[in-house]
Amino acid sequence: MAPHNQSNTIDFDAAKLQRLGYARAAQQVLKPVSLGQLRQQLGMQLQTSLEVDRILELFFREVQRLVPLGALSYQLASCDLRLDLGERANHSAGYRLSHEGEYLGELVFRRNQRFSEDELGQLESLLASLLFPLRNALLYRAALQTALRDPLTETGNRIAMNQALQREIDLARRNLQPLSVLMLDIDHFKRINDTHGHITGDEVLKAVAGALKNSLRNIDMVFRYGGEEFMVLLSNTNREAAAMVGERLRMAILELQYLVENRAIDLTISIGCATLLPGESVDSLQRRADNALYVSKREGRNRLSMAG
Ligand SMILES: Nc1nc2c(ncn2[C@@H]2O[C@H](COP(=O)(O)OP(=O)(O)OP(=O)(O)O)[C@@H](O)[C@H]2O)c(=O)[nH]1
Repeated sequence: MAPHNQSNTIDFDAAKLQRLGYARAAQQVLKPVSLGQLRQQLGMQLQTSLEVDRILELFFREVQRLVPLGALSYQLASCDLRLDLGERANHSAGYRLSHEGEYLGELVFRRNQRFSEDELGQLESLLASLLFPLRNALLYRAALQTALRDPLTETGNRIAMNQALQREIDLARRNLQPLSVLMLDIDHFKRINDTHGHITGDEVLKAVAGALKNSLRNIDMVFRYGGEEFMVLLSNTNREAAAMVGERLRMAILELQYLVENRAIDLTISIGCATLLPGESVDSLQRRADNALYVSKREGRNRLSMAG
């Protein structure tokens, strides 16, 4: 059966449904008690969380008390957000959500039976309850990201690093998995600043961070914890694998062709690698990686050293 797809725009600015042709149907089928009650309940329930995932899960679950659904998907590409709940199905009704000109994402309901006009009206009415909770959650997410990200290199900042380290150590212990960290420092970075200026220095930092991210798995985390110092957190990675990753990163920076006035700048990094020991604290793990980094610097730079 060919999928039946409907795509619509819900503009919450008007505080009412904009989906022409269905707005009236929505009013006609309004079952004041059940739809009204559900809207009221949703209004309260959706305010109980500031997590986009949680809000959409609640919405998906509660909406089905009135309209059976197979799946709900939500996407906001600009925030790298994508959530798929339920199973894929043949029929879909999609909505582009916006408020005061602000795009809030694309939401698609799916199931194997066609949606009736009445049901679409009900869904649209219920979508209105999602507006403010979703918008607040997106704002909260953006605020959190700002607080935890280094704006220059788009990597995690020191606060994010400390939180992630503690979380990953706890997880590694619980799941009996290895965990390794790499401390990286750009060699002779002061020279780059002094020779080419601070702005070029900033661009080099961005290029190095980009090259590091491109050489890692999605789940590996990169943090900028100092001026030209980065930390890479490698979950479920033992000492040997971490050494291989470190070497790969070192080579990636060595091969990075960063041009200033058509001439490539020599770029290298020194690395210290440490793997979590049983019962070890965050501070101790960091200290051992830092000491290993110091060894790399002392022994001539552009190298990787393993913590003892
Ligand atoms: N452009 C730029 N420079 C920065 C930033 N943060 C720190 N720096 C510079 O990074 C340089 C770090 O210099 P040093 O600590 O002496 O280290 P280095 O020159 O890299 O030498 P080694 O680490 O020993 O190889 C200093 O000149 C800082 O001013 C930044 O955000 N942007």
